[in-house]
Amino acid sequence: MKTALTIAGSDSGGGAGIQADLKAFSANGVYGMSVITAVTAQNTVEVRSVQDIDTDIIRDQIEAVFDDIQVDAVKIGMLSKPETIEVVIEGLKKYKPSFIVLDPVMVSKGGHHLLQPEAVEKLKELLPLATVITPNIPEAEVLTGLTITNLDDMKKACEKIYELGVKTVLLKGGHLNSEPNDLFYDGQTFHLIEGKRFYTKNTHGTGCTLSAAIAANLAKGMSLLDAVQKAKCYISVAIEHSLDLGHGHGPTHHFYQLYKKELAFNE
Ligand SMILES: Nc1ncnc2c1ncn2[C@@H]1O[C@H](COP(=O)(O)OP(=O)(O)O)[C@@H](O)[C@H]1O
Ligand SMILES: Cc1ncc(COP(=O)(O)O)c(N)n1
Repeated sequence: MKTALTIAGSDSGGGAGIQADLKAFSANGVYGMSVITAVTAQNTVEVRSVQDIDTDIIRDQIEAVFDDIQVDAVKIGMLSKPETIEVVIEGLKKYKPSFIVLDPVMVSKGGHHLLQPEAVEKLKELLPLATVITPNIPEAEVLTGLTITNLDDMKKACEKIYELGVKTVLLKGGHLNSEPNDLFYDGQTFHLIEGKRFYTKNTHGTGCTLSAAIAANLAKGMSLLDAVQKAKCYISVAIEHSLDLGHGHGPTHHFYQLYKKELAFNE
């Protein structure tokens, strides 16, 4: 069986972070593993508190997994602070996984900083190691200093993020008022990954889910563009059937039966 590793924060509410990633890995037919960078006390409404995991334990988790088990793809989410980013960079340089999907998580839907603002410069050092980076609109604005309100702006932002040394960019359009179309850029060609908006408040963990599904698809051997397109299909169905749990933004629905007609699980 193919495998995927998530390096991210834990969400006690189960909708985002490590929990969303492991659910998305399972639903997409790969064996999931985790390196926990931070523990958040979180639900659908708010992040109440965060404890960063000691960097020694993060290093140990990375080494324990890679020293023993084949890792076919890595997904990176919440990294919290510069020291955490540094230890993750060290681990990735040591073990050189074939595919790295970097979701540059910065702020929760409720407005809590999941990446210290002063860690953004350090995060940029991670970019050249990534196969693909998947910022949302606010994250792309932080990375580029641009204001993004339409497709033209998205193109400019993709180009600017590409110039930071990343191999490919998937800029997610979910935060714009238009249809949730994402833009994929490989330094030469733009591909519009079209979506249809579902009018629901239950969008907790959408970015985590999308990036984890991309990692799962890469682990299964899909080409990058195919992996992105199939993951977009997955997140769309997961949002369409999202769960009205809790009092805030409910989670996406990771349910194998919903996708099996649309996605290949044979690997
Ligand atoms: N209401 C929605 N209906 C359909 N797709 C959506 C909706 N909101 C976001 N998406 C899609 O979900 C994925 C995650 O995007 P986004 O919510 O922008 O990320 P993040 O969780 O990082 O803020 C993207 O493919 C985006 O286009
Ligand atoms: C631990 C953790 N990681 C990531 C997110 C971002 O969630 P979203 O995918 O909704 O932007 C989160 N809220 N909590």
